[in-house]
Amino acid sequence: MSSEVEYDCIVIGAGVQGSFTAYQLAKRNKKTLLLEQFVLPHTRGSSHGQTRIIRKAYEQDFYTHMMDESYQLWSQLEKEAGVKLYRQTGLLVMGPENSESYLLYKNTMERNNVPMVILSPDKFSQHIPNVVLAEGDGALVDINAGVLYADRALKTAQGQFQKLGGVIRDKEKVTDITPGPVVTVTTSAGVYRAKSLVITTGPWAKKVLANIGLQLPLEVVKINVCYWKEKVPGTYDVNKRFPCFLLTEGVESNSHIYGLPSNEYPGLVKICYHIGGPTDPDQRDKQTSRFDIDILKRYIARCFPGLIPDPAVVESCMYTMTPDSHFVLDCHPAHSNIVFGAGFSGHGFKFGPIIGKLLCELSLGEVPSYDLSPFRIRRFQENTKSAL
Ligand SMILES: Cc1cc2nc3c(=O)[nH]c(=O)nc-3n(C[C@H](O)[C@H](O)[C@H](O)COP(=O)(O)OP(=O)(O)OC[C@H]3O[C@@H](n4cnc5c(N)ncnc54)[C@H](O)[C@@H]3O)c2cc1C
Ligand SMILES: O=C(O)[C@@H]1CCCC=N1
Repeated sequence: MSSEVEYDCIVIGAGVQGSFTAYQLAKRNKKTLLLEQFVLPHTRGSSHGQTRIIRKAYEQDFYTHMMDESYQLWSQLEKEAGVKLYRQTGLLVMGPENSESYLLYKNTMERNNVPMVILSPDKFSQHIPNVVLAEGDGALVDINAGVLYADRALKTAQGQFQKLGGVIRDKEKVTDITPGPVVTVTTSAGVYRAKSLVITTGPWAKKVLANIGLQLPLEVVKINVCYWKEKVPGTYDVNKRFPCFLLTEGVESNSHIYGLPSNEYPGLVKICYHIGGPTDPDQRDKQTSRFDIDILKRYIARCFPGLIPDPAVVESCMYTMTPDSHFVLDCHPAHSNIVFGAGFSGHGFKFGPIIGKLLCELSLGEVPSYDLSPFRIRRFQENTKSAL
């Protein structure tokens, strides 16, 4: 089946980044088609699940700056759609007080006037009685951080896109892309044409981009999404104002761990390890490594006395990592009307609205609202083999 319609833009991949890009394009009155390989909603990529952390606490200024506008766009979407997508909980940042990583968080927040509280060990045990602060660790709270309702956010962005006249076609896997002034996209069910193309295929980005001559150093890992049972229900509950938390980089057994208060599954707290085992996105369930769960068990036994240190629920999700953990946002070097957002390295959800705006700007040939140099593919050039 061949389609007669020529779109202004086709977006491939209806995860958080593709859905927000499509929504931004439709807001700009661009005739837009959003293609998704699976029936929506699905749980096979990176954007599913009930919750994600939103925060301004970062090691780098550029993320903290982008989050200013991202918070505004989240709030705008809540108002437009009449739904609640964000709940303020605060984010507790813990790490060795004099370590490079902890100080980077603290200094970035201070420099950018991010509202925060520093907790001395005494204050810590007073305010967060059910967590043990490791010896020598500092603790601070990013006050406006919180939880985003992820599944609801995705549904809302897609719904608003459709209300603006956007077209979503799910269960249509893109099998071929022919670049040109008008790009031709072939799927399992049809052929479509557009003036520009945005590729936001998450864990499948490496494969899809290879088809248009780009070899990017992206690695897909499977994350075990673990939920831990409270010994006394309510101890770490969102309604009791328990915050999200993250451990900054440090020694293995006490870093790369993050968590969210008990919320989506009453009595269960989501605590995960930020490093996973490599996987092919089409073979995710064959990756059965549990090294992360052993690390988490030891940490929880040591620092969360109110939790049973054995996961009650384990779900699956995937990260697409870049070597420096920074995103990839760029145009194809030989075809400026093909743009892509990839490699969100396990921290891209909170930026959804701003990534959507940036990819929309790139696809329209506009100067992007932020300096994209940390995200351009030329940073990989020494290690990147391009067929171009
Ligand atoms: C366990 C976990 C916890 C996280 N926690 C946080 C957090 O607290 N805060 C935060 O900000 N971020 C967090 N993240 C990261 C965030 O969720 C991701 O960065 C984000 O979801 C990536 O979105 P995406 O749109 O790039 O990818 P995806 O959501 O995977 O979307 C890509 C889509 O493209 C589709 N697709 C692929 N190939 C094709 C094709 N050929 N044809 C058609 N469609 C195709 C896929 O099916 C998929 O739907 C977390 C991620 C995980 C896994
Ligand atoms: O992006 C986030 O905030 C979370 C927590 C830290 C590790 C990754 N995702």
